[in-house]
Amino acid sequence: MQRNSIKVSMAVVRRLPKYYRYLGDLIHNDVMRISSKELGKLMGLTASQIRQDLNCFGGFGQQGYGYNVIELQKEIGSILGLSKSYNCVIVGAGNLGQAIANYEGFKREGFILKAMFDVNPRLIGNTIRDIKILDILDLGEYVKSNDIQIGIICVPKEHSQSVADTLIENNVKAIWNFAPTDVSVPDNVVIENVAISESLYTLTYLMNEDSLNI
Ligand SMILES: NC(=O)c1ccc[n+]([C@@H]2O[C@H](COP(=O)([O-])OP(=O)(O)OC[C@H]3O[C@@H](n4cnc5c(N)ncnc54)[C@H](O)[C@@H]3O)[C@@H](O)[C@H]2O)c1
Repeated sequence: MQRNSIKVSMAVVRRLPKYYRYLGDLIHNDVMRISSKELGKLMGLTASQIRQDLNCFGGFGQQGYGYNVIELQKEIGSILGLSKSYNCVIVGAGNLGQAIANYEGFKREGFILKAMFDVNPRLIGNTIRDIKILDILDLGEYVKSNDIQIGIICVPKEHSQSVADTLIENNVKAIWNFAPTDVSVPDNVVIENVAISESLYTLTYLMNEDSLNI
């Protein structure tokens, strides 16, 4: 595979995880080869959109033969950085932090949760599965000395920026932020703000769209 030198648009980047998931389902169902037309039908995209997207990375199919599903999923996984593993911490060991820690799938996918952090003395010292909840005061030192690459923020929004700042000061380069506020980060740090409520509000808009007078 030869990647094109132009910067890939965020719209394409945002579709890659979806390709990865659909191809995984096809593998699960023993489908070995698929045309861009068939894949497009499954994913709600046009065949030409699929070819355009994959061409950003040099293209993978052979005209007339379609895509080798296993190879394509492997390549997309590698483009997504899923062939590596990542050390992570969760900050905020409340409802959401614990739910994420309890999801075993992340470990299988290479996201290694090393520790959780909280301010609540009743939580500090507990474990969620085998993950220890540590004192927030130890966050900076811990991430610096344990090669933590991803910080997962699950604290109330008032505290998310200060948590992010501590992570960044101690060399964390990627933040997955669940607090409902946009956290600012310097250019050398990447962030994904996960707006669960916004997705829910989109759903309610769609439910009520017909009754809008616009
Ligand atoms: N639970 C959900 O389904 C959900 C959905 C969408 C968004 N969120 C957002 O995720 C965040 C967490 O939600 P939750 O439901 O888990 O809340 P929660 O109150 O159950 O947990 C928050 C935890 O953060 C800890 N905390 C507070 N300040 C801290 C700090 N400075 N450093 C370290 N820990 C600190 C608290 O002690 C608590 O244990 C919130 O910002 C919330 O708005 C949650």
